[in-house]
Amino acid sequence: MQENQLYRRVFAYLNSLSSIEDSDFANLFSGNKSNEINLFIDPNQIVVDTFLSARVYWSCERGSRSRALVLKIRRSDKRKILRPYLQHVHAMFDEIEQRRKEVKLYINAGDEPERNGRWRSIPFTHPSTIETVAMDSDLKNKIKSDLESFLKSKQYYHRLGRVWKRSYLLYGPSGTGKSSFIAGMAKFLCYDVYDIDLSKVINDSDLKMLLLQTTNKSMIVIEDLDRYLAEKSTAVSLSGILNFMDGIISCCGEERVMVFTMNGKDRIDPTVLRPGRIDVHIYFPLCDFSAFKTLANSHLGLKEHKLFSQIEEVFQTGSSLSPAEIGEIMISNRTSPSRALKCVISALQTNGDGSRGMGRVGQRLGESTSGRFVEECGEPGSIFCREGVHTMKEFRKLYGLLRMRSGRKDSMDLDSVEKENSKQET
Ligand SMILES: Nc1ncnc2c1ncn2[C@@H]1O[C@H](COP(=O)(O)OP(=O)(O)OP(=O)(O)O)[C@@H](O)[C@H]1O
Ligand SMILES: [Mg+2]
Repeated sequence: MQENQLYRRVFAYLNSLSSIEDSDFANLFSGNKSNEINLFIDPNQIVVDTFLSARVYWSCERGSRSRALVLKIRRSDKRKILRPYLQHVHAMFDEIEQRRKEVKLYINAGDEPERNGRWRSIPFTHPSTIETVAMDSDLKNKIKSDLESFLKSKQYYHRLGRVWKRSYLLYGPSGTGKSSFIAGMAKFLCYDVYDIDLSKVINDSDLKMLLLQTTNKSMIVIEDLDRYLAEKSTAVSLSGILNFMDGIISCCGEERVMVFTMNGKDRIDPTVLRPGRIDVHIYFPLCDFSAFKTLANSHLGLKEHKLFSQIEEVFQTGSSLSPAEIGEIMISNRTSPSRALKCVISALQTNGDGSRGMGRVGQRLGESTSGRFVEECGEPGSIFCREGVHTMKEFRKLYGLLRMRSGRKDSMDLDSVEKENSKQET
C-alpha cells in the first residue's frame, strides 16, 4: 500500500539523464523557476544509460491503476552491474534531491480510484519563514532548537524503541500566524508538507491509508482539528484521529513531524493532547506591543516612531487585534507609515475592552465595504479605508458570538522539551 520509494528515485534519476534529450520524444513540463523546462520520460520511450561500460535500457509502462519502470540489462552484464547500478541510482537521487531543495505541498484529493494514490503535489511556495512570523523571540528560538534537536535524534529515538516523530500543536485565535508558522517550520526542516483535509477523508481506514502514503522527512498537517471534532464535520471518528496520531500505524514511517492547529484547546478531549500525541504546545497570542513593533519594522520599515508610546499605552489598556488585522492595516497604508499607525490606534481603541470575537475575523477583512475608518484616518482614498476593514463592533456583530480573553502565556510545553533536550545526544 505504500508508494515504492525505488520507483520515485529511479523516476527522478531517469529524468535527470541527458540521454532523455536524445530520444525521439519526451514529455515537457515547465519547471518552478522561470524559463525552466523539465523533460519527463514518456510511456514507451526508451532511455539508455551507461554504467561501468555496460548499457542499460529503461522504459516506462503505465496501466490504468499502476505505473512501472522496466529495466533491461544484457544477461552477461546483469550479475556484475545490477546491484551497484541501483546503488548508484540511489546515490544520484540523493544528490538530485539536495540540488532540488524544493519543498512540496501535498493535498489529499477525493477518492479517484483510476488515479494512482490519493496525494496531489504542488511546489510549496508559501513565502512565510519562521523569521517572518512575529512572536516572542525566546519562544521562537526554543522551537528552532527543538526542531534541530529532533533532526539529530535518530539514534536516541531508536534506542528508546520509539518512532522518530514529533508532534506540535499550534493554537490561538484566528489570524495569529499558525498557518504561516507551519510554512516556516517546513522550510526550516526542508520537509515536504502533507496537508490533510479531513472533510475529504472517507473513514478511519482512509486516514490510515493517507498516512501510509506519506514519505519520510515530511510534515503532516491537520488544520482546525478542534472545529472538525466539535462540528463532527468529518467522517473520521475520534478514535481514528487518536490512532492516526499515535497508533500502531504511525510506526510505518519515520522522520515525521505532525502539526495540528486549533483556535482553542478547552473543548478538546484530553486524550488528544496527551504527550506522544502532542509533544509540544505552542500558543499564538493576539498582537501585543512587542509583536506590534516587529510588524511595524517589517511592514513599514519603522524601528521607532513618535506614536509608538501612544500605541503602547493603548495595548496596556488590554486592547488587542490579531497580527493579521494589524498587518492588514499596515499593508494597506504602507505608503504613509504615520497614517498606518493612526489607523492601528483607532482600530485598537475601537476594540478597547480587551476582549474580542474569535471567529475567523482575519479572513473576512476583504469582505467589508465599511467606510468607518475613512473618517478616522482622514484618508478617504486609501485602499485600506475603502475595502479593507470592518470596525471591531461590526466584527462582533457578525462573528462575535464566541469571545475569549486575550491571555498571553508562553505556553510551549517547555518542560517536556527541556527534559528531552537534556537527554538528547548532540
Ligand atoms: N505573528 C504574525 N507575524 C506576522 N504575520 C502574521 C502573524 N500572524 C498572522 N500574520 C499574517 O496574517 C495572515 C494570516 O495568518 P495565518 O493564516 O498564519 O493565521 P492563522 O493563525 O493560521 O489563522 P486561522 O486560525 O484563521 O487559520 C498572514 O498573511 C500572515 O502573514
Ligand atoms: Mg490557519
